[in-house]
Amino acid sequence: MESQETVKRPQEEANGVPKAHQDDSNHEPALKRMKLDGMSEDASQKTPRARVKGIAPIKEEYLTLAPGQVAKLGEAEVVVDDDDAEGRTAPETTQESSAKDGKRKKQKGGQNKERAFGTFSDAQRLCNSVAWTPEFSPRHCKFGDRCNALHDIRKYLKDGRRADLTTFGGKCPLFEKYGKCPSGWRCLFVASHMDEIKHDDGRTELVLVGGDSKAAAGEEDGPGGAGDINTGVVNMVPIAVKHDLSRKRVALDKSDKYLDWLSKDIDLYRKHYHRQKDDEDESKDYSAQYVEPPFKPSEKRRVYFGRETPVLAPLTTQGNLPFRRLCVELGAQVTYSEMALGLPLLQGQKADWTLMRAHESETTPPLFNPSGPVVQGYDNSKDLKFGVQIAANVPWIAVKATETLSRFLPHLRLIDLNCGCPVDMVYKSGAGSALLDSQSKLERMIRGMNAVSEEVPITAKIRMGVRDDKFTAQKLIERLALGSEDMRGVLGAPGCAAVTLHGRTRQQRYTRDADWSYIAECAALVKNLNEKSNDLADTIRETDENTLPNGGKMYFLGNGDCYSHVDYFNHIDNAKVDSVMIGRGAIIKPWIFEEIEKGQYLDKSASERLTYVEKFARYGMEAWGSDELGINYTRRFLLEFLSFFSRYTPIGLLEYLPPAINDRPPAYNGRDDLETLLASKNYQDWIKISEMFLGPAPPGFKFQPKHKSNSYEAEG
Ligand SMILES: Cc1cc2nc3c(=O)[nH]c(=O)nc-3n(C[C@H](O)[C@H](O)[C@H](O)COP(=O)(O)O)c2cc1C
Repeated sequence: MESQETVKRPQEEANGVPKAHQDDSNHEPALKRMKLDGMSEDASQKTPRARVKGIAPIKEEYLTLAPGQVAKLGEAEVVVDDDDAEGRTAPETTQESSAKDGKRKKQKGGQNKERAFGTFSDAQRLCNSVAWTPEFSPRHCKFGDRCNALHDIRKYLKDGRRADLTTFGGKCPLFEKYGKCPSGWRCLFVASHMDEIKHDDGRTELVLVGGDSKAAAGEEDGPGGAGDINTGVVNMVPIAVKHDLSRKRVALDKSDKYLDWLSKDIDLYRKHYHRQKDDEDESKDYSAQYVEPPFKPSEKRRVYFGRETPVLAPLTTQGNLPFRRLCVELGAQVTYSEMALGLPLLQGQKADWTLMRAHESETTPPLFNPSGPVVQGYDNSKDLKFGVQIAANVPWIAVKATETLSRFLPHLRLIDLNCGCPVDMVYKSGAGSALLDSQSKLERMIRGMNAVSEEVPITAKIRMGVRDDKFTAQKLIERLALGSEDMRGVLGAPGCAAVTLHGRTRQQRYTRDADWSYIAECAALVKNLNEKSNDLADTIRETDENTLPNGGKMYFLGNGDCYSHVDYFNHIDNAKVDSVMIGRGAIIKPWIFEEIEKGQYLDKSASERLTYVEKFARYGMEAWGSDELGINYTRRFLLEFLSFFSRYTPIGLLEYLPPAINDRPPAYNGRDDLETLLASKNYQDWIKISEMFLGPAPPGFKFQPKHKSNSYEAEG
């Protein structure tokens, strides 16, 4: 059982730095060590108020309500429904566009059909044929006279769009950084990178400074399109590939062969299984009749997870590219894409392929302490941070999506199968957490994915079980490590390189703490299984050593409620997981990774926190563009981010440590106005914060937080 005394533990090693090399002051217990702004001697000597579970212990001087009222709030049921937030409900983009018949039609992107964000496009569309060219040198417009977009740049600048923004001093952040702007004339800072030149014949021409910034118009337009300027986005899959996928023109030979074999094998196994029930002597029948799969899995690149590699969780909507880039900058060593659905990937759908993009900072190797535990064959220089996650409900989708991903994505650490998503839409289809109750199917998925993924390792993310009264993770972990008893003898292990366990069931909501003692039990089990798997390896090594990942080691990560370096190292040292995956903690305080790296609490000032908001805005524009669409796409995801970021209670205001992720603060005032503003639960304040960097939200812009955050949320 894991120690609960997180604060009293001696200082842990920060990222593999031996204790002896750390600052002496770090040996103090965290509570003593921390210097908190505003914590006067007097305040620290007062008799502390009793700690109430679920309520952040804000110092009295910051509370905005009388103590009696605070007590009332303390009793209130504060429910933050993060299960809803976890859902695959990428916000819907509504983009008005002119159709060929001249009528305006709505184009929908993303998955969410419940939340609308209004429209945010220019009043009049500028044709692509002139969007990046000098005024007098338009490209050929393939629609000719039928094109109803504007071709007159002056008219567009005057009437077709909003006036330039004045944020960032009116200077285009992309142009400032790259000397070109991928949004061309549509950029909402275009005045900072355009010029009017006078020709000898007296005519004046509008030109973009930095030249024609888009090489091939039509490629990768819209959010995510960055033209020919390298803004550090990788894994951009050409439109032609998506098109071919949508027309079923991409041959997936490996998958086809494997699936053909699999269907025969399933038949065989079924017969064996039913016979075995009545006849003990037939129990070896499966291995006797078993036919080898058409090919063996290729040798995999080895992965590594350790105490120096804190992991950012896959986070639908929240875990977008700009956010991950921020986290990597703050010390995240491993990142995951948002969950993509297998079938839309196979159908070449743009929204799901867009989720597979990464920032170049995610393609660098994670930290690795060579003097730590030896990992056979691990080559850190070939490793990278970014992995993708998919959901699938049947083996053929999982297998084919895996083959497609490993073929078309050049930057891929691993492919993770989601076996934990609790959301109805996913669960009822038989994917996500439904797989926890279909272990045989899940095993076949992992085997198949491993068979077709070439060098890319396959991993799984699971929960403790579906229902609160039945934890199934232990059985499943055994199966993922070794395979079912029948299959392991003939097929070897399924080849799962790592398992992440979120210490909750599907049924459980986020209000109850993650069960780290169960995670610790599973970690002990994995350790045993790894030893067993090595024995198994000896027996099958000659025939099929590729089935075993990492030379026989399946990594095990714990996940749930990690909110500081203290939690992080406590779980590594006491639950004995290889690493800890961090979800909400990273959205609420992205500098949790910096805390882990430095091994200390960081009391970030409001202005420092605002720099993270600014970075998000900049990274958003770099990923999605600085035109009307890109800016408001950025705004939407910034607001999603702020819906969690605003939950941070500055530790300098707390009477006790450690802070707990599930604690909610009573109403309080920050140490300055900005700190108060950043803590606002009113989404209109979040819009105001977005406007500091992205300018005024357009008139049609709407934002609904994904979940009702709590009972004392301000009305909009
Ligand atoms: C907003 C949100 C989105 C999530 N999206 C995913 C997802 O796409 N795939 C997944 O496996 N888990 C997803 N999760 C679950 C997290 O990865 C993680 O397992 C869970 O939040 C528990 O970790 P935490 O307590 O550190 O937040 C999501 C959770 C949240 C709050």
